[in-house]
Amino acid sequence: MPVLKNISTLYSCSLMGKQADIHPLHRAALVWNDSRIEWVGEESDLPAEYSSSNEVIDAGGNIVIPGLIDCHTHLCFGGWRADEYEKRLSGVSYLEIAKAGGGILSTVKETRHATEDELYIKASAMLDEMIESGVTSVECKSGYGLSTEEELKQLRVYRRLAEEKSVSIVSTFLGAHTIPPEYRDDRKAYVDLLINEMIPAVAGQKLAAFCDIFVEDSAFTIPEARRILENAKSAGLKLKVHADQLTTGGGAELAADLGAVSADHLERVSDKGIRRMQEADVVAVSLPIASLYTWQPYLNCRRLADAGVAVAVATDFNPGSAPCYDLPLAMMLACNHGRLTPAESLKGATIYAAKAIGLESITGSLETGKRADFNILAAPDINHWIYHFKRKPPIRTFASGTEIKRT
Ligand SMILES: N=CN[C@@H](CCC(=O)O)C(=O)O
Ligand SMILES: [Zn+2]
Repeated sequence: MPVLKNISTLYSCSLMGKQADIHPLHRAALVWNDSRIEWVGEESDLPAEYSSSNEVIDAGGNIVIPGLIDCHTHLCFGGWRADEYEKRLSGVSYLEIAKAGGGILSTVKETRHATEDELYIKASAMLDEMIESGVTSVECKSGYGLSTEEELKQLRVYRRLAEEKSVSIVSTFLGAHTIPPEYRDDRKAYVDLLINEMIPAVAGQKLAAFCDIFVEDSAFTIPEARRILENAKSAGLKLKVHADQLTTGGGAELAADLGAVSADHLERVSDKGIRRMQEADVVAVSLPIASLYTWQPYLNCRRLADAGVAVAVATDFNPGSAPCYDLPLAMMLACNHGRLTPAESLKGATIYAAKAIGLESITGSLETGKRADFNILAAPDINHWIYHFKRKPPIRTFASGTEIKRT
């Protein structure tokens, strides 16, 4: 049985306690059997049966954290949108570009043109780069197909990634990302298509665990979202909402009403929305890289954490508002702009991120019975790791007990 020794501090990050409680264990050891954690504690307490193991790994006096979890990405898409980046830099807003038929719709065009194999090759290469920064689980949304067959095509790419990669993939159906051009003059017909054809197909083929929706001026209204999400829930999908990103639209309240697992973005969430999320135990997913690229206000994570809402941190990787999959960068921005502490940000990218994608009983913390997903980091402590921000991939990364990366 492998035994990891000589860990200066292991942050176990259990779900217990507040956002700031990451449960550090000093001079720790970690034992795992196959893919599961068998024992974790102070090295001086290591039971004799493990200390005689002939598979001892030396952590070199470094720190150990759970595998990072990117709980909000739009990983599979055709093309890029660097031209829009330039337009936004010259003063045209994200919403103006979207209303003029660019934005999400320009990626829809490119994604429809791409073959499933082309999409797979591109997404697979980007996923490999995400793994470089210590990520061991990734949530992946569709939403650039916007027809039954094109949405299924994206979700099949994720199924193939789940089968072929060493990290976990959780898929989310986001057919309700925006109204496709062919339904511009008949929104109701697209909502009907989502309900009568797309959701049953996705749920029937078990291609997604979650259904998400973009509630926004340029996308779906609250009544449309309620209808779509209620149907998705009846079909057995768990729920997520892109809420209150560009305008205060009641998305957080809707997420709470419907028992959604998470509400994401929330830059313009109301006090009532925060209260309702706390009461309904909805995870808030903070996406500061989207604010960095769109010059929208950052989510004040502090406000939510102080109100007792679990705040997860993710990249929102997509070709428009967040063309960057650097989760440690998102963690640093959640501190510098969202006012989380480094410990809180770590909890946001581990166990709370796991909770945001329904994996909290499987991964996200280093506890007996959990999957052995972890990183060895060269830093004196987690505070220093986030504060001294630089490209610093983990020394070693393990997913399900197997080493997947070593620098
Ligand atoms: N807000 C909606 N969806 C994405 C943006 C997608 C895109 O611009 O292509 C987001 O989470 O930011
Ligand atoms: Zn998103």
